[in-house]
Amino acid sequence: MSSQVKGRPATVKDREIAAEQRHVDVAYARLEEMRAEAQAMIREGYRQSLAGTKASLVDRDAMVHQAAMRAKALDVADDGLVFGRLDLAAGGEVRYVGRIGVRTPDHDSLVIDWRAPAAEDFYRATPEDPRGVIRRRVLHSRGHTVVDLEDDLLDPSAGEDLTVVGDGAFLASLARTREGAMRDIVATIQREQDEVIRAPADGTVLVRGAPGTGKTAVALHRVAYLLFRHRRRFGSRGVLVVGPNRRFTAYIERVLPSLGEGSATLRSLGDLVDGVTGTVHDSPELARLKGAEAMGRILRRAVTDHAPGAPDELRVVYKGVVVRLDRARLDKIRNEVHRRSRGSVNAARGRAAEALLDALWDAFRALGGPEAAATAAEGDLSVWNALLAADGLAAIDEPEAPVPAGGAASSNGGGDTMRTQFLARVREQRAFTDFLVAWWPLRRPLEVLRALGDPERLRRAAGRDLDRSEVRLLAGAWAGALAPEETAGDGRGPGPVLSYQDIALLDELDALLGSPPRPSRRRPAPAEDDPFVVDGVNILTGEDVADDDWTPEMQELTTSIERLERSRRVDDGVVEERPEYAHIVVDEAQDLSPMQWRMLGRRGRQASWTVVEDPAQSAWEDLDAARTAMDVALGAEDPASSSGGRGRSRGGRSRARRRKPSPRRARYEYELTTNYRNSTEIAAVATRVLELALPGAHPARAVRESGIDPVVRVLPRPGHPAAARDAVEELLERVEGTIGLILPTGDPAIGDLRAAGLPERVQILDVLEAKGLEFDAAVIVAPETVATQSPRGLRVLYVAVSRATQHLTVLTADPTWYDTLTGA
Ligand SMILES: Nc1ncnc2c1ncn2[C@@H]1O[C@H](COP(=O)(O)OP(=O)(O)OP(=O)(O)O)[C@@H](O)[C@H]1O
Repeated sequence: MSSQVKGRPATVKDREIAAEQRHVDVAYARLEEMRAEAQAMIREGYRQSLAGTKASLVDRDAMVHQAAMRAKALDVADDGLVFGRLDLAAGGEVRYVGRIGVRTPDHDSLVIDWRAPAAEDFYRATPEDPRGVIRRRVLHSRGHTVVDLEDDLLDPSAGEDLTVVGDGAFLASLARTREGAMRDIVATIQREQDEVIRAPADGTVLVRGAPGTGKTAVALHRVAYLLFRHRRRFGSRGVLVVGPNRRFTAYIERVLPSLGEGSATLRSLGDLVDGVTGTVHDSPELARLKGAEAMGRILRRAVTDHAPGAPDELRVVYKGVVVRLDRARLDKIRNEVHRRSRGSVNAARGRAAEALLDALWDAFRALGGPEAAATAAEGDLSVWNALLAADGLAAIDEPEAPVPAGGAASSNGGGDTMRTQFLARVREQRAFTDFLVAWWPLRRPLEVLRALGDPERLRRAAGRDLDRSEVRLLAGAWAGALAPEETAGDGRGPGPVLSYQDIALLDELDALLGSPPRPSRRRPAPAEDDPFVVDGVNILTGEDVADDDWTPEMQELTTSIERLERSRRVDDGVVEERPEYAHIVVDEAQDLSPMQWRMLGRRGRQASWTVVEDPAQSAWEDLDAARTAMDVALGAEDPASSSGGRGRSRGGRSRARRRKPSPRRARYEYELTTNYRNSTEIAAVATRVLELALPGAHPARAVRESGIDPVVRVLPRPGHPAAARDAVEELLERVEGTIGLILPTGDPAIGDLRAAGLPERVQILDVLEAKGLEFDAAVIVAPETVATQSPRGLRVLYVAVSRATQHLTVLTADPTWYDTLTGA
């Protein structure tokens, strides 16, 4: 190395950097070789396929897949391959830590993967507990070039020979400009964070922490860790990461790929159900109603209620005898079928048909049917048929059906035979099959929810679970938002407006309704003699048994969403099951309603979980009910008894239930305590709001002083769009990165400001959309409105004021808020 760096004498640090650069160069050279090897393997896989045997194709697929994955991981590691070095006391051992493991051809380690056990000390060693580490060094690189170093001397007594350099680059890195998307923190994970990332893979890991403590970052790094350490288990059944909304999932979507993990599924709460998307927030009152556990009971009643448009009477004619079932009898039959059927509502249609037939036979007999039939058979059938035709019923007095084998020799002197004939005839009648289709329609979730827009129907389903005003509010919301889509010329319409809470309800309905009885994979030939085939559809199974180009006369499914559902379920002949995952990460879990927990629970019946939350940021009113639903979703047999590992007991256990929880149900709880996002100046404002929102709550410790004081501006009157714009313009001059302009929910200025042509790095948000996001600068408009617009308004405001890393401007028309926020 030259003793000069760009014309100045080389410093100790320069020399250290140059030494590290030599090791990094060796690692990169080896990385190049490994890439070449992976590419060669891909080529070899394709070459083998030319051999053409079946076995070689399978081998090729496996080989190409492996090699392609490897090549991808190697590409990801290209940027910042090596970021750490440990100097250990034992034998002067040196370990380099990086994005992936790199070994020489002789298997000597050049770089240890950050997720490997041997890298743990890099994150865990502290001066109090050095774990055999003398010096920890963080390497900062740009591309392949090391540009800076930062050392921690953890064991000064053993480190006399080691050079120590550094100037707080970690803290400086926290002040970096935000470019809009979250980045990985792999080089600077802190000890308390590492404990969460490497927590046991079974059971539930519950992480709490104030805004900015790295909960989201940690949860994502944990996914990368789990996929690395338990690839077979989590890779095959998959990992689901759930965040509050699409803006948030877009914000975090680059972190896992940057860690070389593209296989996890990332979804917002509005995107968990195939074919529908929730995009709007309900008012707090509506969200409370839709999200409450009681909604599970209400929906169950709704799917078992008399279907909309279902006929009130069933009439069939057999041998001139008119047999009727009235509404009261029909309701009884329906309730009985629901009571007895374990499976889903749609699948029970077959049982409903049999119950109707039994009831018709009973009614026929009660009418003295068998004798009357005998008389009628001798009468003038043409008169009967004229009457039937006038009633819209088909003439049915056709020649007798052949008696099934053994039927004639029945022990009750022909009663069974008569019954068999009766059932066979009635089953065939159009009047019966049409009735069945209308009375027990195969229903779709959206259609059921839409029907609850009828207050009378909702009232019936609600029982005592909702009062009158609640019924009015809910029915009004669904009647307005879920009105049948206006279909444009192409048959597509704008679709219903669904809220985040609606999605959980649709999933609940999907579980209740279930698929129609599973159709066979191969379509049977059109079954003309099948009495349950009407217009090319088997009305019991919903299976299309006609030609491909057949179109139904009566279409139950009217929206594109429902058509999509139908195609998923029926037309393909394959019933796609709801996906289940091996691990589920729930971010911002404090905001999940009981119904949303039920939705997640259905996706993780065998899963282990990482749940990340800050109760102080919760907009949800009834946290206890949400906790209970969470415990059920996480698979706790008895919510009160699940604890484990270093987890705390959750109290209230009865003696009989005190038993060792299974590993799947063990719970490990962690608290993160350092705020890496906010400057100390901004954190002070957030703490003042926290004191109002949740007196006595502990704020996290902010670590970075910026010297930039937050600005609180009192406006002469509530009109604010111009003032908001001015504040943003000022900040555009001062910061290079992202700016969040955060307004009260439903503020009419949101639309105007979005149309105002502000640069892309300015995001204009409703306060509920700001959850989990981060900006270099934030402008909060009308805290007085945010604080009062919902029962948990102060907590929502706490979320808003804790978004910025550098600059915070608050605009208020209420001078008392100036005092509150500035502590004046
Ligand atoms: N160890 C770390 N090194 C560097 N940056 C970090 C570290 N931990 C967290 N950060 C950064 O701090 C910021 C806040 O992290 P994150 O969004 O994960 O916090 P959070 O606890 O989820 O916040 P919120 O509760 O507001 O959603 C992010 O920019 C993240 O990259």
